[in-house]
Amino acid sequence: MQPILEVENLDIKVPDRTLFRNLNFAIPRNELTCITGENGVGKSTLIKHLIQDLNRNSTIHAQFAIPRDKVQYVPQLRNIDDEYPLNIHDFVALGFKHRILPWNSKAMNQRLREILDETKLARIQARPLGKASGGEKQRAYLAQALCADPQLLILDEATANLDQSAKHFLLQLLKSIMQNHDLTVIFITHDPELIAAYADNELHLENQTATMTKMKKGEN
Ligand SMILES: Nc1ncnc2c1ncn2[C@@H]1O[C@H](COP(=O)(O)OP(=O)(O)OP(=O)(O)O)[C@@H](O)[C@H]1O
Repeated sequence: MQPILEVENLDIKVPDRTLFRNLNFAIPRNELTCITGENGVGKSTLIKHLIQDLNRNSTIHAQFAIPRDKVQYVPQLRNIDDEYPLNIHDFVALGFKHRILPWNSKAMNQRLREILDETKLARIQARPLGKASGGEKQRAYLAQALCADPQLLILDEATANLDQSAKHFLLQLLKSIMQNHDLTVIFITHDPELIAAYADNELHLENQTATMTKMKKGEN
């Protein structure tokens, strides 16, 4: 199967240094690839660079096998405070980008119900997002991204502030959603336990370059 993303001979510079030189890697379709590397190596910058290129349609060094609107990025931090006014249901529904009417269509409501079920949010959908736990918030961000029907989902440190059980719950959900849909996941993480348990591949960034390792079968 053709990779969902192929990167060839890519250099990335920030004002005072070169982060990557001659990067080459391919992200396999319908698999979960973890991007790892020390703090500051350039994990988030690499992803932002690839998405910017895709937005500008200037993907000389990065070939995506899917259109821009099939890529969703879930960022690391969001300032959702206690008083955030939307409930989980309404927050997730904001993910429907192409609505023509100001209200949700029947088909959208049906899809929304499925997504809330898949992300185990159905029971708590009326809860204000500001009052939700870290794990519930993270599932709401995931659910909102799923409304766009992505084929590539990029999660930046989605489990960074979660406890053990919430981390595993989120990754198990992701894996089961991947099995039921045509979905590829890139997951930036520092967590070796999650990589060993759930990753199909690890893309390790070090010394301005990237090394791809296929994880052993049977570890997932
Ligand atoms: N626009 C910019 N101007 C200057 N420096 C930048 C810019 N963007 C990124 N950097 C620097 O590039 C390096 C890589 O940052 P990045 O956030 O991509 O690292 P990371 O691997 O995701 O780190 P972490 O694991 O801590 O999140 C950092 O040293 C950062 O300060």
